[in-house]
Amino acid sequence: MFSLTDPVKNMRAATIEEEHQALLQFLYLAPVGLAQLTTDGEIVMINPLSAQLLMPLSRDGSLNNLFTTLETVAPELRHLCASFAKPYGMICDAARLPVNAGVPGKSDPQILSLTLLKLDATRLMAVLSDVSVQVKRERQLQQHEAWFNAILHGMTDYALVSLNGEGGIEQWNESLKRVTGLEEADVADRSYSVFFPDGTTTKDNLADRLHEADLNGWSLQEGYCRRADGTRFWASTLITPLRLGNDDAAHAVAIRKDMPDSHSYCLVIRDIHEKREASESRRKELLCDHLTGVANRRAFFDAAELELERMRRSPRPLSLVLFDADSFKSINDRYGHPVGDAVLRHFAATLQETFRQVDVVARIGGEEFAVILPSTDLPAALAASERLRAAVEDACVEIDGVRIRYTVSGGVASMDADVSSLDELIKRADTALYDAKADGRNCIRTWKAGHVRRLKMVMS
Ligand SMILES: Nc1nc2c(ncn2[C@@H]2O[C@H](COP(=O)(O)OP(=O)(O)OP(=O)(O)O)[C@@H](O)[C@H]2O)c(=O)[nH]1
Repeated sequence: MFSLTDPVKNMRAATIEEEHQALLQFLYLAPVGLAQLTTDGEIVMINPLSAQLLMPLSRDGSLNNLFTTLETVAPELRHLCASFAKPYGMICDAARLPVNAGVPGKSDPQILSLTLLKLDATRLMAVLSDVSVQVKRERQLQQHEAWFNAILHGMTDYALVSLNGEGGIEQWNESLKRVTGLEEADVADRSYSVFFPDGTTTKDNLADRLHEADLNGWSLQEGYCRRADGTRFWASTLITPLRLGNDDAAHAVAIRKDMPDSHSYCLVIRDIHEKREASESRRKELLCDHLTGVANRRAFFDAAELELERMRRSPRPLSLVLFDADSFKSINDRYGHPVGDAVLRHFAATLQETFRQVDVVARIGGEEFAVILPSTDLPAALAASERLRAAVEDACVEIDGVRIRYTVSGGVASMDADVSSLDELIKRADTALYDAKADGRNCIRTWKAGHVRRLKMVMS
């Protein structure tokens, strides 16, 4: 009521009126359902969202009393309020009320959340919201967790490891110890390289597998894995990216726009030495040279193309060395073909001993071998090739009581911006090998611009 005589009173009354209007507007627009009640549940004031949420529960289409409206889903509510002795406070906090059970395959159950506050001796405030989506998500998470736990602990032959985006080990199941013998202290916060014997992986090579898992959905390899005691076993290792489901991804993006992408992987290690024995002969037949046991031409070209592809995707050095036994014809002529074969086997074994396991040693011609050296630049490839040459020179091969010494020559080339294909890289290494032969044999030469020479059997 405005007073004609007291302007201060008038101003205060206007302010109160404005605040009242603002409060009503807030109640009207609030993104949660709000209702003011008497302690008997009579609804004194209700905002539109509350009315919308409660209407499906009303039997006669009216919303006069909250306790009556919620009788079917929360029959204890009236008693709960009546027995709340404190002068004010929270009567119930986010109680979940099942509005309807949904239709399997058609609609989800609808769940309301109700918080009831006692404001004073005569007034209650109800806060209502629809939490159906949140409840659904929670249930999905629980199901996923149960499913994951069943896999994690039920599969005793499979070591399961979760990796972060850089290949760091984050979690593992109990089977890891059974399969590898490795304990927490051996793996926690380490790179997943700990699962492989020394020399069988490089930093690039480990990153490649993660990239390939992203590109193809998985990366599967068979090869040696390492046990805690240093012994090795033949295993299959499967890496798959762990992706959030579409709904979850959208949700995660919506709430965590500021966070970097939390990329992770699952690594599954399985001891398959028995399977390996069964498939070994077939694998050898397809990919190994029958005389020396190293990779054959087909395996060489496959491996070289793969390395080139990896290098193009994520640039890093790559070298190739071609080796050729010197004057091998004279060994054959002097000691006979079988002795020549034994020398070739010795040559192959020395190559495998000298180079790393990530390097691919292949026999690509009669007495000619190739080695692919991933993540290796020209000086490092030259140094390794020189070690090989010296090892052969120093060795004395004894075959059927005959002691034979022999030497080898090598040509080294590395990928650079001017080399666009595997053929060109091979041509360069072959030119360098020719230089080594021309320089008197038993030496290693690197490719130099301007040298052009033979295109022997490697290209055929
Ligand atoms: N024992 C044996 N000899 C082989 C095999 N494949 C190729 N050869 C021989 O290797 C010899 C290669 O001779 P050349 O190409 O003339 O070369 P080289 O005598 O090694 O002379 P440089 O390469 O110039 O040092 C030939 O006598 C082939 O018969 C094989 O599988 N076993």
